[in-house]
Amino acid sequence: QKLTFSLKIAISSSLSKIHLNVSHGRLCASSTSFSQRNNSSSANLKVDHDQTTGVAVMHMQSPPVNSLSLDFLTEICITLEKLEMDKGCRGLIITSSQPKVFSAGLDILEMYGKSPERCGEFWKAVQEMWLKLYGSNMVTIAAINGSSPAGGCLMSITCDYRIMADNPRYSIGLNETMLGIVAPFWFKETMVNTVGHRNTEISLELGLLYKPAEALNIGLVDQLVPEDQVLSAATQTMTKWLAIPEHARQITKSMMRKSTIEKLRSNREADIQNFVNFITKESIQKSLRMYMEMLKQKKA
Ligand SMILES: CC/C=C\C/C=C\CCCC/C=C/C(=O)SCCNC(=O)CCNC(=O)[C@H](O)C(C)(C)COP(=O)(O)OP(=O)(O)OC[C@H]1O[C@@H](n2cnc3c(N)ncnc32)[C@H](O)[C@@H]1OP(=O)(O)O
Repeated sequence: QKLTFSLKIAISSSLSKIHLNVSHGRLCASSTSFSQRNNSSSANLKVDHDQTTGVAVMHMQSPPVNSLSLDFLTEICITLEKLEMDKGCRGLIITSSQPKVFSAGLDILEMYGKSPERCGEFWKAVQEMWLKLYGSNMVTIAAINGSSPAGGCLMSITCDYRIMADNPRYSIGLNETMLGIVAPFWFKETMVNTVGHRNTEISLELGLLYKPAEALNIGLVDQLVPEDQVLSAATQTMTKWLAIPEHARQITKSMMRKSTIEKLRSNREADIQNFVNFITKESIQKSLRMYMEMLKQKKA
């Protein structure tokens, strides 16, 4: 049965509108814009799309810490799909509107005390976000204006380039082992592809979170700038990347990432089963509970 629905997105200019049509599971965007800037918002995301430069800035605004819940992941995936389909969008900058935090990573509450079915649905959304970002044809830049542990770090390293605020209060890394959980193979491979095998081995086994200067030193981020310049530096870098012949850049990106992406694509169901079996174990649930208590105590 043909599935067709239309979603109208309010845009700042009353003259502009975008229609998203989902037909046979594919999402297509058609734009009748008379303005050069499209601003769209959903519950926890604000997207500023400058049609002149072809660059969209996606601001995560899911209080308090942009943790990636099923709902938030779904919102992110819909937005990424829409931007990917929009020929007028060639570059994406991801940043945070929350103070001091880029993203706290996966929402721990989605992994604690939930049914296996719900855990499976959640993990599928995590996979989907990674597949969309790591396989994007757009130039993607993470403007990391706060801490970025675990899933927040994953999101950053799916991007083509990372610019972080030079603030020693912030940290970034795949710290899963500190929660008593294990980063799956595609988190690990994204990290290896970014900082190499040895750095990843040390980093994952010890669950390390790096201060900005340390992250720069191992190549986990590409550039540090003063906090108030993160977005402008990302915009400048984007201009350079967009000046490269597009087709050649896209093919090169695909060549570098294809084998990692294929490995997950062809094992999605098994990976979901692994996750569900692992996360619903009593011992793992206990580790997550203790970690959440530790987070609360840190506050008190
Ligand atoms: C064999 C293997 C097979 C299969 C795979 C199996 C395994 C699973 C792999 C799973 C991969 C997991 C990836 C993840 O991303 S796990 C999440 C890891 N995240 C963290 O460790 C970050 C924890 N948070 C913090 O460190 C701090 O909150 C942060 C981000 C530095 C901000 O600090 P601060 O500004 O001081 O804010 P608070 O700490 O006071 O936090 C405010 C509020 O938010 C709650 N919170 C924080 N982080 C999370 C989170 N990730 N999920 C849910 N909730 C979070 C925190 O508890 C506070 O809540 P409160 O109610 O007290 O206000």
